[in-house]
Amino acid sequence: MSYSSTEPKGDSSNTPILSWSNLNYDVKTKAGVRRVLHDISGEVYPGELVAIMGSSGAGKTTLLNVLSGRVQGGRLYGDIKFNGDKRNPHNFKRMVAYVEQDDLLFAPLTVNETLTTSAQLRLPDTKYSSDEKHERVDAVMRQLRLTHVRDSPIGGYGARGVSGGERKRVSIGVELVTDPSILVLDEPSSGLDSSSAEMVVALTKEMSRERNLCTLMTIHQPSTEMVQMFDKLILVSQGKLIYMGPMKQAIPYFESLGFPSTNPNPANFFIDLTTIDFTSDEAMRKSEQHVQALADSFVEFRTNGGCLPSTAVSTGTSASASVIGSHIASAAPSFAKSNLDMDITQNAADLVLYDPPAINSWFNEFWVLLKRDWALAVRNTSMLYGLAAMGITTIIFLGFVFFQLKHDQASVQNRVGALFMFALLCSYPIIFPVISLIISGRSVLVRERSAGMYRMTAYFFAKSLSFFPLAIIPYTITYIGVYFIAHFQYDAAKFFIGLANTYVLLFTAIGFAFGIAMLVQRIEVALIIAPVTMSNLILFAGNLANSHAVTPVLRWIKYLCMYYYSYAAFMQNEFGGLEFTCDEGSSSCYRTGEDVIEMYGLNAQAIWLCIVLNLVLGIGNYIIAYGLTRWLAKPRYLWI
Ligand SMILES: Nc1ncnc2c1ncn2[C@@H]1O[C@H](COP(=O)(O)OP(=O)(O)OP(=O)(O)O)[C@@H](O)[C@H]1O
Repeated sequence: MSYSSTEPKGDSSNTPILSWSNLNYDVKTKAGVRRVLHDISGEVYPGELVAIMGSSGAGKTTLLNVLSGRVQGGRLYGDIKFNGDKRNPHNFKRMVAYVEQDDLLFAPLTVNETLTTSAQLRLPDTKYSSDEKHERVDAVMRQLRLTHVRDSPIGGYGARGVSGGERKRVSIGVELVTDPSILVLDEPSSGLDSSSAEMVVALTKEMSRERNLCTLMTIHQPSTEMVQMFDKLILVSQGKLIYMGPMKQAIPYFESLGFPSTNPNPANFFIDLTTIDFTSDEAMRKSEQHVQALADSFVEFRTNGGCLPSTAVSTGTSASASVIGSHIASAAPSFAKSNLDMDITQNAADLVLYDPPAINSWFNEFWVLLKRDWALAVRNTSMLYGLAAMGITTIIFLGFVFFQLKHDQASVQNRVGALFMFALLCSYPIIFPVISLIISGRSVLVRERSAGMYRMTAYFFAKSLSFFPLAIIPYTITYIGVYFIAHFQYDAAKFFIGLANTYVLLFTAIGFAFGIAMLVQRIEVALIIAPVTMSNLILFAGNLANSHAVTPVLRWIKYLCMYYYSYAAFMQNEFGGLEFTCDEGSSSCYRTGEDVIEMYGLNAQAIWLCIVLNLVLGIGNYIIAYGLTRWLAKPRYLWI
């Protein structure tokens, strides 16, 4: 396979696409405030492929995140310009494509579906017809050599799918279906074998050239071949800038400082030169001094307009020094002394809640997301089998344990038990899969929100709606099976009221699941919180504890309990109008269904009111879940 390797179309005499000066970034740690970036300045141009290198903990990812507007806490100072002007969050975010280290994609979707969804959401309908969007996806697939796997699922998390390198290229493609000016990749080679990693770098270089796109990436231990692909190197250590300039000139620069390369792989040489030695206090002190000296040398070097600092030159020749100097000085014209002396406190970052203007109509976003969510739900075959198993076992056990209920006193207890169990089974088997589906898609939601791909209301309505067919189909079948096998009252009105009550309970339960998933965010914690909350709510349903007899301090909880309303409605519906036989000489006997309802304290609200109040409770659950989604899954970035 061959890749193009032309020179960048951009020219260093043009305005840099991105320039930054005096970036300082502080974070709070237990030991106090820690500075993780120190006075970093630099710039990049269209068409350039830039590597950010350094040892582990050097500050590569932090620098990348600061440049792309993605740090979420701490204090950030300095100045960043996009196309020579102050960045505006709205247009900058749309022009920067950020590919995260982890491939945050949906495993069941195919490569084509993943890219098409991105194109449909991110390309404006006013400018692109549906066919043009598909053509664009095809072009991206061709450029990223993905055409042969277009119909393969993404896979991952134990599911079979495309290879790691292909998955990484899909992550890049998701961002490139639009026309960004800057492509940012965090460790794109991590977890890939060397040839896949090389292909990713080669293809990003090719795209940078073709689209005049500036690509910045952090990279760990690239091979010698990969190092040679980069146009520019930004080398950091301990949050300080050690070198920024043409990759080809990095080795001569260090040689002229007195550090000849002893390693055949330049990347290893750069890392060895700048790694902090933690083996002893003395070794650490010395290596920190060494890194500080290198950082000082580079500051002096660029302040002098690219002349090597007198103190640092030990083995370099003046000829090589002047050559390097001219390259770096021309690549960094804004490294002026006045910039370095700027009062950094003048330019501190604001925390910006980023809500970009919408690209397409609400309905378009909703429809694309609904189709995707529906595909995700129906391809989750283990969940579908689980719900089918729930239906079959419920029909068998509830139907036949309470088989053909009669009108004796024993049938009272059986009806009470059957209805209570059915109310519980309408929630447990649907709440847990919904929680797991929402939490597993949360990282994709945050990624897509960071890119401003859609409105939150469109996401929320589509996601919520996608669960209903999954719940309604198996529960309708289960309800019919149990109803006729157990022989609840054969009355059309009662049958449909019970079915409506079931649907409302499912609606409320799904809203509850959505809220828990967004509040807790971690599956293992949600699987503790949800059953504990549900079990405690069940105490107020009116079956285990008499509804009138609950201690007054806690009695109000029943009004927030979906089980209370649905159970009261089921009980009134089934027992209303029934008459029971009493055994001869029995002292306690229910003669009518109304006696049973009164005994359980479930007659406070009429059936219709129970169903309406449960619906209102469900709407409340969705409103809370929506608020939590907006608030807790919202990326807030420090912005300068
Ligand atoms: N929010 C934060 N709170 C505390 N420390 C932080 C924070 N952000 C970054 N750091 C620290 O800053 C240093 C640089 O982190 P960063 O993730 O940028 O390093 P890196 O070069 O990308 O490392 P690696 O290659 O191991 O991912 C690390 O020591 C890290 O612990």
